[in-house]
Amino acid sequence: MSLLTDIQLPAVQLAAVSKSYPGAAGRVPVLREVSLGFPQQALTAVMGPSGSGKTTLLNCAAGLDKPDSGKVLLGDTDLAACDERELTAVRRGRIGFVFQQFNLLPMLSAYENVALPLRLRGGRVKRDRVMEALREVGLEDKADRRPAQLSGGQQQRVAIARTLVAEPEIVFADEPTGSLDRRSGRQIMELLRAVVDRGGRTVAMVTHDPAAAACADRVVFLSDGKVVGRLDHPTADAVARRLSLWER
Ligand SMILES: Nc1ncnc2c1ncn2[C@@H]1O[C@H](COP(=O)(O)OP(=O)(O)OP(=O)(O)O)[C@@H](O)[C@H]1O
Repeated sequence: MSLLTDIQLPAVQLAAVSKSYPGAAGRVPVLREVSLGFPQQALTAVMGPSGSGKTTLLNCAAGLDKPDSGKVLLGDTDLAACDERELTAVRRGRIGFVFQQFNLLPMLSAYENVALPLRLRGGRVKRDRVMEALREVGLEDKADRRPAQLSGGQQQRVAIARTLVAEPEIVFADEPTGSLDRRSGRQIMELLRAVVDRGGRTVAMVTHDPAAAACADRVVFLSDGKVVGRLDHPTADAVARRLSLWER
């Protein structure tokens, strides 16, 4: 496990981030002045009850959604202040995103799916680089398969390779094990752990699963749009105990 200290620089830092959505009786606050850092070369899990704002938090941190106020610093770039063109460049070059439903293009092979971010950036796609990303997730022998010819766990591995190929500063994952059986889910968590420990990368993920959260270096608990707790070097039991406090 990577070493967490309070002085470790964050890959992404949120400062007083607020976000609301329109509701029947005016705007409904979803994030309330959230301040939080995702430390470099660490795996951070975000947990909390359904509707507490976890996905909204991840989307704001990844530049997929815009806060109403506050800052989202990726290095010294404030994503909250970027226009759409700048955000597109940041999302293509500096941030990776892994979704619960994998979001692979069904007509493309695993190789072509992984090559896509490099193609979108323009320039020549280096075959070695794509194969290296597939090797990192243990799928170099499945490069020619389409998503439908792969298991759910293998599809999620391809999705992770697709983020790694672009060498992002941080990988965000929203419920990466949420559509998988227990065994495949465990393998995906082992892979995300290796992405941090062997690859020296940074991962931030949302999960409902205490076993998945126990693979993280740090768990941040969200309730009603606010950070209400933090657990470093968590165990599944300690996470489940904390969650039960807020779900009573
Ligand atoms: N685009 C949107 N428009 C209106 N309301 C939204 C929108 N996105 C999210 N919300 C609302 O914001 C609140 C927080 O949603 P969010 O998806 O961030 O929660 P969550 O903690 O990830 O929930 P879950 O665990 O169920 O996925 C919910 O009440 C949701 O209905």
